[in-house]
Amino acid sequence: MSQKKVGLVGWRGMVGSVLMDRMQQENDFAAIAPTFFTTSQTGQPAPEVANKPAGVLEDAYDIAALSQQDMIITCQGGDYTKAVYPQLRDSGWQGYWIDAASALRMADDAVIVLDPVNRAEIDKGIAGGVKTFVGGNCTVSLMLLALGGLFEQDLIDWVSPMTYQAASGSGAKHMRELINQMGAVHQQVADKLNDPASAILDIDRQVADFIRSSDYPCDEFGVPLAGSLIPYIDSQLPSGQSREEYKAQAEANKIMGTTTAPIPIDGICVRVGAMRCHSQALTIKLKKDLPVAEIERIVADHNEWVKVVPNDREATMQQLTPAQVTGTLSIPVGRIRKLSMGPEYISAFTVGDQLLWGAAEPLRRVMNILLTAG
Ligand SMILES: NC(=O)C1=CN([C@@H]2O[C@H](COP(=O)(O)OP(=O)(O)OC[C@H]3O[C@@H](n4cnc5c(N)ncnc54)[C@H](OP(=O)(O)O)[C@@H]3O)[C@@H](O)[C@H]2O)C=CC1
Ligand SMILES: N[C@@H](CC(=O)OP(=O)(O)O)C(=O)O
Repeated sequence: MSQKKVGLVGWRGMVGSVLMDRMQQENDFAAIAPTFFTTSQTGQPAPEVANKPAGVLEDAYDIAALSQQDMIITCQGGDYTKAVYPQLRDSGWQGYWIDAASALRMADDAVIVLDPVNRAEIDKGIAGGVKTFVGGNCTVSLMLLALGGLFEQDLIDWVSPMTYQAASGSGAKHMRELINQMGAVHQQVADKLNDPASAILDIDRQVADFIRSSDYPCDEFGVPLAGSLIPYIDSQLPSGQSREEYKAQAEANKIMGTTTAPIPIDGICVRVGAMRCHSQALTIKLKKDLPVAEIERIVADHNEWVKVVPNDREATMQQLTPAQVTGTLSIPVGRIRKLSMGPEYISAFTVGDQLLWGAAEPLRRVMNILLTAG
């Protein structure tokens, strides 16, 4: 039987590169006939994968070339999706479209994919003829993987996630800028730092002056991140929420198939100086009073990536940090304890790599699900 033709768009960007790495690690390319597309390098050599003839890059705006594909996976971004997807569907193309961008997520004919949480929704979509599968927002996917057991058993009344989101969520240039900011701050006071006799308040004043000055490099973020934080992510909405905050409830309930009686999920999203792991402090109101040990068991049993970290200082400091989780598929959840508001109120803290489970991993997994669905 001939292999399915899969077109890859956006494969050399940051999300796309993480996707390519994972597909190579898992030998996904052995099962498909890939074609690589580009918006800027048509005709240049395509990457060689799984010892297949590489060929050349095709034009990602060529509707006829895209139409040859059984499936298209794009990490190119929302502008590309908005420009190409309607033309491709209008041309009569019936293939599967798998997308990292948010543009189509809330469309009625699209399923948001996170198969450890919503395999049943994905299967229902495939059986019902859905052809468009979109990865969820990173904070939403990471929260659902962390709390999947509690959601699955309908134990959650509401959740308030307060996020600590990494620079990578804004893109590659922002990650570079964060590092430049760190270096620039250090450079300002390097001499004084090397002098044990220098006064810390002098150092602090000099750092603060620099962070507020026009010499501080912040063209991408617009305001300082290193040495500061930014309590607003994405655009402003009339509700008072940022768009990132709006996505929590809207996308999570769509993913779980609970839109008719949505679970309230709302909090404040904050950009911090981490590189590529998003963290979230969660306040959860349970529907009933459960012992912490049982909550931990339910959380831990949900999927193979979630890992309960005991609410213990040393374990938390060693295991529940972006530094520890970065570059892995692990979803640690810790700081689970009862809050003083009452026995149904619990806290939790979770960390996840926003480029892996937050972006690339759900895409390659749904590709494989669709390949086996025929
Ligand atoms: N960053 C994130 O956290 C997340 C992003 N997404 C979605 O994915 C989209 C893409 O994000 P991201 O991967 O961060 O975007 P990038 O800016 O890293 O890549 C986007 C495209 O830029 C082009 N490009 C131009 N110059 C270069 C270069 N020097 N190196 C690599 N690529 C280059 C490539 O297209 P070409 O080869 O055609 O020139 C590439 O596919 C976003 O717009 C968003 O919709 C989704 C979830 C998370
Ligand atoms: N907005 C996310 C990253 C992202 O790309 O989200 P979305 O896929 O929902 O646009 C962040 O800044 O951390």
